Amino acid sequence: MVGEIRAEGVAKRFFQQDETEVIALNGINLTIQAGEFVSLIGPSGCGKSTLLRLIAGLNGPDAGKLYIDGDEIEKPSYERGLVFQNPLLFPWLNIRDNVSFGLKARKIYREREEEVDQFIDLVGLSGFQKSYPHQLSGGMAQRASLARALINHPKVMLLDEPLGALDAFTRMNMQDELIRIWQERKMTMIMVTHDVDEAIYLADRVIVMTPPPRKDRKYH
Ligand SMILES: Nc1ncnc2c1ncn2[C@@H]1O[C@H](COP(=O)(O)OP(=O)(O)OP(=O)(O)O)[C@@H](O)[C@H]1O
Repeated sequence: MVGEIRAEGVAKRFFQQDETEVIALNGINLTIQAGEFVSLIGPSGCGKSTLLRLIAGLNGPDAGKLYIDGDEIEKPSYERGLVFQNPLLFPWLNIRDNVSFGLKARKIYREREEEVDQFIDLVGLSGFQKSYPHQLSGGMAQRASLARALINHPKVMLLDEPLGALDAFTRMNMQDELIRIWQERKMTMIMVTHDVDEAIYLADRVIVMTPPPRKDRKYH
């Protein structure tokens, strides 16, 4: 199985507009096994999204290194699918075109065209291929963004509060969908959530992050 994530001494800081330094991550060491479902929880501002963005390759660390299957993460890749709290669908494209977008961008749509409907089916959106994002409920739109990431056969799915904006009933359904997809596709799942029950219900392992000390300006 592939999709092992390793962080070695990862640090990240930001500067606010008043030039105050914020240490978002301070020397994170972490291994997430291939195929593991891990939840990241912790107080607001402790660096959960920052860590996810570093694994995604959207930002680089200021110190330390991140690896996927032993290769250093240097930029975003389709092998690391990203889903945010608010589904980022193209409003001018229907669901089928949104889901197939990655394949077209990578010029592999022809070989993999039949998979588009399979993935739409996998997330329970059969029959909505021709619908536009504004015609879908929040839960359905989130399913569509899951399909859009999954169609790239990611080794790792990075989920940043993906169910945070959904009502309790839809959220419970989607939790079970996530487990089903994870079991079926056998990939690594790393999910940020504020909901401790959700973290425990979904994950093999819950990682609790604590904020780096604010007064400690020493940076390493
Ligand atoms: N682009 C940025 N510019 C400046 N500061 C940032 C930036 N991104 C994150 N930070 C700061 O880094 C710290 C960690 O932010 P991050 O979003 O990773 O936390 P989080 O644990 O995901 O929080 P939440 O649970 O509220 O989403 C926060 O203090 C935040 O203000």
